[in-house]
Amino acid sequence: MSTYLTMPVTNFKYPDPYKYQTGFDSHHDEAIEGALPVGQNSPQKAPYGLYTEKLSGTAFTAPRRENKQTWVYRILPAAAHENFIAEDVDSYHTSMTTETHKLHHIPNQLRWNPFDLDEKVDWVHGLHLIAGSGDPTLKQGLGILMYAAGKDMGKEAFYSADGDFLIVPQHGVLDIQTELGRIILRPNEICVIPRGVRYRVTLPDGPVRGYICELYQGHYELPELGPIGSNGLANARDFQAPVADFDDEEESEYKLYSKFNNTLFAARQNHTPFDVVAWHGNYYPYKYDLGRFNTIGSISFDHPDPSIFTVLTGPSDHVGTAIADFVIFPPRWLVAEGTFRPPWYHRNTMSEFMGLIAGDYDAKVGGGFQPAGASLHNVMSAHGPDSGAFEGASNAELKPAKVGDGSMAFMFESSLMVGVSEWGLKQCQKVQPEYNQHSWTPLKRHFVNPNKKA
Ligand SMILES: O=C(O)Cc1cc(O)ccc1O
Ligand SMILES: [Fe+2]
Repeated sequence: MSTYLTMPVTNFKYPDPYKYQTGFDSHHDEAIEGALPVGQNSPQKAPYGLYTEKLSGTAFTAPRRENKQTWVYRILPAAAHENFIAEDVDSYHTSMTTETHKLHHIPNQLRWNPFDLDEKVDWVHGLHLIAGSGDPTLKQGLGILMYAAGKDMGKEAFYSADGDFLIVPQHGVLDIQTELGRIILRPNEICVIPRGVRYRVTLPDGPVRGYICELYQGHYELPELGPIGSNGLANARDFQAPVADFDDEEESEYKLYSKFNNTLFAARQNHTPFDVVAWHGNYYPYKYDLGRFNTIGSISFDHPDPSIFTVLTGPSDHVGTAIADFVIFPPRWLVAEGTFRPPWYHRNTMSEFMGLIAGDYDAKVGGGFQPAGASLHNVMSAHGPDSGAFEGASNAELKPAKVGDGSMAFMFESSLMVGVSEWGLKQCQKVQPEYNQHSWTPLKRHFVNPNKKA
């Protein structure tokens, strides 16, 4: 049985008024007194005249270890809505409709200036696909989106049929009313909203901006800990799931949005989607305070692989090779001796999309990687510390040093080659044309050839 978690680690300015239950991949029971059927899921008549409905997040026959479902007991079934109609793309002025075959696959290192806030739109209309790989219709791959919004959603709800949204806020507070309860989400917290879960986003503290990694296949899991042992990195007990919360409204006009194969559809319904009085299961939205991450690092020498910073992983069918790893670079002590402490120069079979929530990233001192910006080092695209970071770290006195105080960089790392959308490459107008020249062209030769006569 889970307990309420009261004390956040990060010192958030905006308070969280909601209650949560804790645990990762737990089986939660959530209801007002007497609303959950006892000893069975589907009684002839559910308590209090509720409808019984099942939300399946995996195939019925998925192995027990992977199986995800939630039973909900609600005032009216989710099916009670009018037909969906595709939204006019012009009025829906995001590029979420960019099809995957229109993605640009380019080997250049890419970096984006900070993305703008956009006060004119709400959550649904403030989503922009920036990069991705695969195809939601085949349930393969991932999509990386930026969001920027300044308006509350009205009497509206949204769900994605395409995948699980991992939301990484960079600016502003999201108040997320989901079918399964309410979540407050602030920068330095992350939230996962599984495929199909309906929700409505309001903005209690002004405009918002952030990043999303949508997993078209499978679900996010905690990484294996291997020799680290039974605790460390993100601990299961620090994940927070909502408690049941419902609106009891007689008649209510709602608009329901569906992101379906990266196209936006809308349908009307004459009742609130937020009418779940009780639920039980292990398929639910959850959030996590990145300040609770128990960071592991080298206490002897050499720079370890950043996989030690994995918060969540979206696995492929091949063990240890992710469709999307969510990796963070939290404030931490560096104590390694005789070591070039920042990341090594690198070419990777995985693609690396990075973002910055706040502060600085130790591999880039030239000022070009800024909060609300991003970078992409695609499959085998060479990258590493910029020239300033190299010079600094090669000559630094190696006393214990705290890096990243007040900062939080992160990476969506994928085994797939990631394509960049039209919006990401052109429309957003944030690509830095001289990223490479600024970062690595200034690197100097230091080679002293021992065989060369003076
Ligand atoms: O490219 C990056 O900055 C991400 C990264 C960080 C690190 O510590 C080691 C390898 C790596 O790719
Ligand atoms: Fe890298």
